[in-house]
Amino acid sequence: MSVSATDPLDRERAHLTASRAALRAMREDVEALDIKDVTANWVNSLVLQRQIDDRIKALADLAHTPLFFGRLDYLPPTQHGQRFYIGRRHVHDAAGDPMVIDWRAPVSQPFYRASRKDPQDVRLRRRFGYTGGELTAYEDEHLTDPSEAERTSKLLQAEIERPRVGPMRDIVATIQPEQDAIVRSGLSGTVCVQGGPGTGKTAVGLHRVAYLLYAHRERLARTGTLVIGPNRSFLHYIEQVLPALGELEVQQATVDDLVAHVEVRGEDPAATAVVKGDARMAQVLRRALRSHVTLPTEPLMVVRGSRRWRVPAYELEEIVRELLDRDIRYGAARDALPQRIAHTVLVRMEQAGEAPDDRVQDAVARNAAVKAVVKECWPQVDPAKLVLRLLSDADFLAEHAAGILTDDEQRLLLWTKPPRSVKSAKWSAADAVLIDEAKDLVERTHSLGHVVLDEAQDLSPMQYRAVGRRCTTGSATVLGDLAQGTTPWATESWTQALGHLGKPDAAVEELTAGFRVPKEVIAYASRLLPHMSPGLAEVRSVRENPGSLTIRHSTSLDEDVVAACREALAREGSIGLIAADTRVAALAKALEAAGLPYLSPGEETTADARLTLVPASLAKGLEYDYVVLDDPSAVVAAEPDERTGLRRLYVALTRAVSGLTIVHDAPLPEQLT
Ligand SMILES: Nc1ncnc2c1ncn2[C@@H]1O[C@H](COP(=O)(O)OP(=O)(O)OP(=O)(O)O)[C@@H](O)[C@H]1O
Repeated sequence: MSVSATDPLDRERAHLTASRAALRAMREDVEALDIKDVTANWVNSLVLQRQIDDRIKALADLAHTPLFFGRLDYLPPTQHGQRFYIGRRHVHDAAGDPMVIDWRAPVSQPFYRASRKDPQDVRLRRRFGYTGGELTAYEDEHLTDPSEAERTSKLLQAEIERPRVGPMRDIVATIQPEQDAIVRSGLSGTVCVQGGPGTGKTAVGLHRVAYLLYAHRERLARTGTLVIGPNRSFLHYIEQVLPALGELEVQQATVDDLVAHVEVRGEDPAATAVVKGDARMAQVLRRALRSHVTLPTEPLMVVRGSRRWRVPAYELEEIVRELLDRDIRYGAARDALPQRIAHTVLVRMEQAGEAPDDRVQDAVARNAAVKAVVKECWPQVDPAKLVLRLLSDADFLAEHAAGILTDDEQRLLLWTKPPRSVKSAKWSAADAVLIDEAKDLVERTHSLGHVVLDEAQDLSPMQYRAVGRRCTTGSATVLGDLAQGTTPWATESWTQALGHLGKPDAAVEELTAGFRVPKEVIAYASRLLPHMSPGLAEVRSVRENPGSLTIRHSTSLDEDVVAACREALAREGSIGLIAADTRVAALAKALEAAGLPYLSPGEETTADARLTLVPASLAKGLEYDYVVLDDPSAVVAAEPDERTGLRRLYVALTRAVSGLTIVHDAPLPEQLT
């Protein structure tokens, strides 16, 4: 290829080639590091070698991930009129001068935020288009040129319309200003994002983690970061995004994973789960736990050598009361009690003219008589056993739930056949959360530096508390859509949810532009909004592709659904066949009979396997180019109440990027017509 000095595209390509060479040189420098002389200690050298290996990995040049996607030319007075190429990572040349700037660096910010109204000292913003790793196009905005008209970016449109195959990908090249404001908000504050389907909440949450790791690398490396999603298949779908941004250390989990102290084998009826998930349960647990503390009634006698030291009961009582009044964990108070008692003994020794030191106090604290008092007054409590007793022993529950839970609520909690032991109990997911709460009452849960909580609307108050205690000293990004709440305990307001999370002062932001669902489809789905979440605004689709919405009445449902899948397979991209969970088995059979291979959610779509059979209960957070929706009324009917059913349907209707085909034999829910 001959490089002409005047063709801008050629010059940009030359910069790409030079940047790639610079990246290669950076990698070679690291590869050439010889650590033999740096450290003789083999543990240190292992650690160092691992860091070096990670660094080499991070410096890999991925053929299909463009090294830079944008360029900013500043006006002369700022940044010395410099030009910056914006990319996923920092690249510098041999002299240390930047070839590509990390998208998270402060000088990159105007790439996302500058506008004609507020050019932020930027003269030119250039976006690059790539085809299979080749730089093939660019698009300019002269932000300070009044004669240039505002127009929507074709590259942005192309990016949004690009067919979806495989797992979720990053959006660094096209983060929108209102999204960027959330991505770059500070580490100290918790942010809550309300946004309709496809407004980019998940994308924004993941990019915020990447941003925070860049801006506060050391602190977060120490304290840790965690992304919480609704289920395994969702986590699988999003797991590539952060590694693609160079961040390999972020943990992922479901709320169930966080509280997996017992094996969950049982399921609660909805009404029971609602009570178990209610924040009042925290009060019941606290009371029940503290009821194990009893006030001493006997004096303590400590024998040391030839001397006996007596502490009267009223003094022991005072110590116990004082610990009860202090707001410390049950276990911490239990650990402190022997030392407090020993201290009282020490004071007596001093009064008698002895000069005991710290070692004497420790010895007294370990004295059998002192231990006996502790065992008697402040016994060890096993959190799971505590919950087991509350759920099996009506009197114990009544004693601690009095004035907190009604009689009916207490009845809902009690097991009809109490299990014999923690091991044999058929614990439910909500029980595991109760045990987690009890565990935290005994011993403080470790707090991370930052937690992203996705699909947050579905959590119960007790689950919010479980997440909240994992970021007490850190912050959180809470993402959700109240209209997509499909649990019986789904939150009705973010203020309440944030209160339970322990972050009542968090800012609530709203995203309204939709990047997934075509206009016609979102308009159709939004017909449900007034019936299930009145007051929530319809998403404004930014997609120019009108998409397609097809509704077919069928007299032989399975056959017509299979036919619709076949039609979708004739096009490019992924296909999701979404159906009520109860319909999945029949449809699986129909697909097999028709010789159409299909995947389950969480299995990766590839160019050869593009059809996924999705139970409606797992559709949340996922997306497909084409969606075939089987019998909407069955999706509604599968839920315990109509509102939840309509919300489940709303989720299913909003998964499509390019087209939605609805096939039904039963009449459509009236709210849609
Ligand atoms: N700024 C953007 N540029 C390009 N694509 C974007 C942008 N923002 C979001 N998207 C894309 O839109 C789709 C929807 O994003 P995402 O899944 O984050 O939305 P969501 O709000 O979490 O949706 P849901 O409520 O359905 O879970 C994804 O494919 C995402 O990559």
